Amino acid sequence: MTCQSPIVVALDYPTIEQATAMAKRLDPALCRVKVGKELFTKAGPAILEELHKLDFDVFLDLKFHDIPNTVANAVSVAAKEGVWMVNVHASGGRRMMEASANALAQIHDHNTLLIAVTVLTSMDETDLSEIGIDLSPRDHVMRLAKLAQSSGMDGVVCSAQESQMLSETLGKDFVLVTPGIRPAGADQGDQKRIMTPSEAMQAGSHYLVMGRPITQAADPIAVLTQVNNELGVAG
Ligand SMILES: O=c1ccn([C@@H]2O[C@H](COP(=O)(O)O)[C@@H](O)[C@H]2O)c(=O)[nH]1
Repeated sequence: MTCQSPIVVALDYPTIEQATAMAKRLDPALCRVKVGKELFTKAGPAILEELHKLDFDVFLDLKFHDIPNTVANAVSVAAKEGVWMVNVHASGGRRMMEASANALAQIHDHNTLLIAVTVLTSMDETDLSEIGIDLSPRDHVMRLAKLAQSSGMDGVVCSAQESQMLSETLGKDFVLVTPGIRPAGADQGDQKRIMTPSEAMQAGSHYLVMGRPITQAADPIAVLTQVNNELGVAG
């Protein structure tokens, strides 16, 4: 079954039981799911198996950033676990990304998307300046996204605020995965570069990552359904 929705629900939980309980309240026809550092650190690959058993496409969001050999091997292991999407940090550089893409290419019949993180959606210009990057988030995202594309990545993680610019410059097939999605009126939390689901899709995002607005809602499936309806996605 191919999920028609662009929504990827971030299962940011401290235990496999909590994450699985939330997944069971969702529906693989209505969303994909994301496993990040908190959950994977506790649960390990067992959570991938649980979510695959429930028929979900899984984005393994571990944002690998290390020497080329280490990252390439980690990406290869992730693909062999059957994840739908895996990511690395674009700031790890060309050789790291190329080694990862080459490692994936050697796996027969894999269909894992390899994505590079540009500038975290929790960061603004001040945060960049403090780590020695004197560029606006937009300019730094553009620079890293061009590097990611020419290094063989399928797409990038960015803010939806940069989606239109990236789609126009890098083409509509370059996959744009955008966290920092907030329905109108939702709590921004620690996110700095946000957009609503409809704005994000209009800007050219392919996938919308949503965590707390769904998982902390009293009725997560109702919020998910409402967003899908707004986007015109059939359930
Ligand atoms: O730039 C990035 C990269 C990854 N994330 C992850 O997405 C979710 C967002 O959760 P919310 O609760 O909707 O804020 C979370 O798992 C992050 O680790 C990101 O936010 N920004």
